[in-house]
Amino acid sequence: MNDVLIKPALDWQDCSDGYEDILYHKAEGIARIMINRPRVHNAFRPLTVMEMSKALSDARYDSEIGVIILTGAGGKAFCSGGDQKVRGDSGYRDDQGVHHLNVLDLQRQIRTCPKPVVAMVAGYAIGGGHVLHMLCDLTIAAENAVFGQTGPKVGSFDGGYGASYMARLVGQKKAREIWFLCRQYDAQAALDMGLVNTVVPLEQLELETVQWCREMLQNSPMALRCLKAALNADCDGQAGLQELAGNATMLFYMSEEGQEGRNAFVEKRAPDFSKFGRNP
Ligand SMILES: CC(C)(COP(=O)(O)OP(=O)(O)OC[C@H]1O[C@@H](n2cnc3c(N)ncnc32)[C@H](O)[C@@H]1OP(=O)(O)O)[C@@H](O)C(=O)NCCC(=O)NCCSC(=O)c1cc(O)c2ccccc2c1O
Repeated sequence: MNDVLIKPALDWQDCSDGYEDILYHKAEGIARIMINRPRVHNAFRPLTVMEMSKALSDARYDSEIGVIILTGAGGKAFCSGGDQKVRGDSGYRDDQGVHHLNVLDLQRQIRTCPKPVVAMVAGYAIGGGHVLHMLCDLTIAAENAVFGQTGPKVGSFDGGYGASYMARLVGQKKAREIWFLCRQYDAQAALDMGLVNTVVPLEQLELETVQWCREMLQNSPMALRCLKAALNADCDGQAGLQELAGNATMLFYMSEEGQEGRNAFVEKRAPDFSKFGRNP
């Protein structure tokens, strides 16, 4: 099964220059960020996370890009979480010996990115890699995908989104089972419990993912942006409200009524809001 090749869906433009741990591609309004450490099942070290963050920021600010895919190289793993071989006594060691848990910042970045982020999962999505796919807006899984947490086995836990958002997705009982027992779940089980959106044969994985991306690209970017913020706000407390309200402010800035306030200040006159109705 794992010798099956994932068929490429697009003629990707290579934007990987300057990156060591990831491959970064763009095509037809879609950016694809791929962890490229297949020897360790795409475990992330601090550099990997920094590079993913840089590429995600690039994709966010690229006005040609409407949807972002996160994935792992090789077809055998999406991501196996933090690289245990560089785990120090207070986090994951970078080349300077500084310890990080910087994947938490990346989780927030995925969450607050105003464009849909899609996890394309082949093989293992385990530990911190499992949390990353959960934080993506959608997950397209291959039939060989395997999901699970390992924290309590390896002396770790993610009590942030990793616990609370998982419970939102699969319910409290199932989330406790996943964390307390550290079992592995196949793609069908993940689909049944609402962890993923669809399951497809491995060779079809990118074709299917790109099809979902294309469908989203047909829809209003502003509507998708506001819906993502609204769905986040339901779970993210004041940070979620800030994100949602930021979109309301942006829309207001784009209106004639909002611009009248700015223009009046710049032109040193009293604002005239009289022509703007008070909608019921
Ligand atoms: C994923 C597996 C179940 C696959 O098992 P399999 O038997 O198929 O493959 P191998 O075990 O032989 O793996 C092949 C090769 O890859 C290396 N490898 C795999 N995963 C990792 C990893 N995470 N780190 C380093 N290396 C890895 C493995 O050693 C083999 O290489 P050799 O040279 O040794 O042959 C299985 O591999 C597995 O269980 N992997 C570990 C999964 C895991 O425990 N991940 C870490 C969980 S904790 C975490 O991710 C985490 C990170 C954070 O940054 C956090 C921050 C804040 C809060 C919480 C965090 C957190 O929990």
